[in-house]
Amino acid sequence: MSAPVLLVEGLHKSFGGVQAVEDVSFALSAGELLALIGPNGAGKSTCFNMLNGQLKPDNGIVRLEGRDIVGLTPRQIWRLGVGRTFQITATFASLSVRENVQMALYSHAGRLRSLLARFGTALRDEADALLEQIGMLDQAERPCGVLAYGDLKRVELAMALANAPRLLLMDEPTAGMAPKERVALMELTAKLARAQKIAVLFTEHDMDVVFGQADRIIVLDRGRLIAAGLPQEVRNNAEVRAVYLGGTH
Ligand SMILES: Nc1ncnc2c1ncn2[C@@H]1O[C@H](COP(=O)(O)OP(=O)(O)OP(=O)(O)O)[C@@H](O)[C@H]1O
Repeated sequence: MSAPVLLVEGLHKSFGGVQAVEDVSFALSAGELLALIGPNGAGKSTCFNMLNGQLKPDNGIVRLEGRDIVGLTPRQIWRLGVGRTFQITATFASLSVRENVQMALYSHAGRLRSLLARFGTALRDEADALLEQIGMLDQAERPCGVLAYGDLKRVELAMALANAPRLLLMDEPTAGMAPKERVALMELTAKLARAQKIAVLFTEHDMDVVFGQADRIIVLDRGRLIAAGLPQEVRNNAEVRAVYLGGTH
């Protein structure tokens, strides 16, 4: 079996007296979609922020393709191939769909400084290739500010893919979307991630999205990992049902 893209072992983080994350361990392989779920305050965001360098763990190991990334800055971690999408979309409203993706490609290539001189044609073909993948090529010229929310989220996905990530961290990627759009966005993410062998870790409150799209699920409650497994195993787990799923799934 190939080495995991992401390996997390014994992760701990406390804030004052609050143990936000306690002894969390898991691994994630290339092309795999792993959902991190749990009730409000379970520690999901804290976990994410320790993986992307925004927070330093009190204890524990985080390895990206074998390399220890604890203590690196968010930018250094991004440079190593960890892409992110946000709960709030992070596109430039006044730029077109294509220009937003060109911007992300520029940033990845380290050429942002020469951007003003060359914007317009450079990396246009690469941007269009990404737009084609997300089904937005026909809207390439439109300003992002006029797009429907679901389309904006797809552009944001293309911008994350521009960094050629090995690992994509998606913190509530479908927040604010209509139920049908949510499933469509994660189906698209799953298709692209599997084809490009990108490991995806996502948090999500919509259980239709989680159980429909995740290959595996891990469940946090009050900072502790209480379950990990295939969707069916997690669905049938008595503790998970008691603290999170209730009678609905
Ligand atoms: N910067 C902070 N300072 C103090 N306490 C914090 C901080 N960040 C998180 N916490 C606490 O840590 C615990 C875990 O919070 P976290 O935001 O990681 O949960 P979550 O699972 O992401 O919740 P939600 O689903 O509501 O986003 C909570 O008790 C929270 O109040």
